[in-house]
Amino acid sequence: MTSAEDAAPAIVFERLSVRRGRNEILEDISAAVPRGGSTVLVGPNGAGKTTLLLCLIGEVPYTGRILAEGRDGAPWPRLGYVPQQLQMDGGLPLLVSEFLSLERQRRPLWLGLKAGARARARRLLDLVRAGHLENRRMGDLSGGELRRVLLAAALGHEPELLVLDEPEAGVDFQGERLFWEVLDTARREYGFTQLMVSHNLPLAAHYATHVICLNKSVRAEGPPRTTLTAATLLDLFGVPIHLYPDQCGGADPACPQCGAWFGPDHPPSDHPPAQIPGRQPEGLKPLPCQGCALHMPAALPENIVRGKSHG
Ligand SMILES: Nc1ncnc2c1ncn2[C@@H]1O[C@H](COP(=O)(O)OP(=O)(O)OP(=O)(O)O)[C@@H](O)[C@H]1O
Repeated sequence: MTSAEDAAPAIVFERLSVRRGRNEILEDISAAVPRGGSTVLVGPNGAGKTTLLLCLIGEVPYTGRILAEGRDGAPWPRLGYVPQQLQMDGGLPLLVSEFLSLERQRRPLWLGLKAGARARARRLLDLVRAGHLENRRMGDLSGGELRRVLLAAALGHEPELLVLDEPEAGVDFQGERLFWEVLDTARREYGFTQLMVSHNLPLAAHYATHVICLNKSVRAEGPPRTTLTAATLLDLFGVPIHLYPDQCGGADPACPQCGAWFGPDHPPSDHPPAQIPGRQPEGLKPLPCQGCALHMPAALPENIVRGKSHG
């Protein structure tokens, strides 16, 4: 068990169901979101992940209960929300710093931002390593830049619970990796609880402290290493996915995902032996890891971490 697993729950879903007409979207969901942890919600398209988040933020009616701290009457955590999409008029003449100050600015924006508001916006942008975006127009931002700004806006609420719906979708791999890194650093620094939907299984395996596997009902829940197993992922997605090479065995003959043991006909002879822990099934040869959660490089290059990758 990780320390996040040991933590008291920030949120508990208790026998939650959602029905739209004849369509049962979520069935009898019981799951916990550990306080201070990074919980990632994974599952195929249409599994009900967004719907569960919308229940949590009060946008979709449900039966069952959602309990703060897992008990009746506990105070509801201050919420930050990063949506899956934000429809924005590309021609809107609104600067990033102004967008981040909208809620607090009482005087008209055309009079300019007060020094305090500008400093706050800069602080928030620095937090998501996007200080260089301060004077850019919202409508000019790339998808990855916009998502960083939305994260800055959510962090501006000083959330106790930060809810994110595929915030890194459509961002290139480096940008996505950076997004998770920024989020992880902010969570550790400010101690909020994070609940995020993501389709990036290797990054979820790398950064999550807790995982909920969802496909209408909860299929598995727990720390990523014991939850994102090949068997669970096969059940969820209908295809074999191996995130942890040492969990692949002779029963899983071909795993291009992590370079697990291949059948005798498959491995090209010029591959060097793999550094994969675990037992090598008799008659099968190892292949090197081709990029799994465990083999992800530990650090991002400095220029990317500092937010210079987008010019
Ligand atoms: N307002 C609605 N009325 C009827 N059905 C809906 C409504 N909203 C969502 N659904 C259905 O509920 C199911 C779950 O949708 P949801 O958006 O929660 O899935 P998801 O897991 O977030 O999917 P994705 O990974 O594609 O974003 C889908 O089949 C969807 O069509």
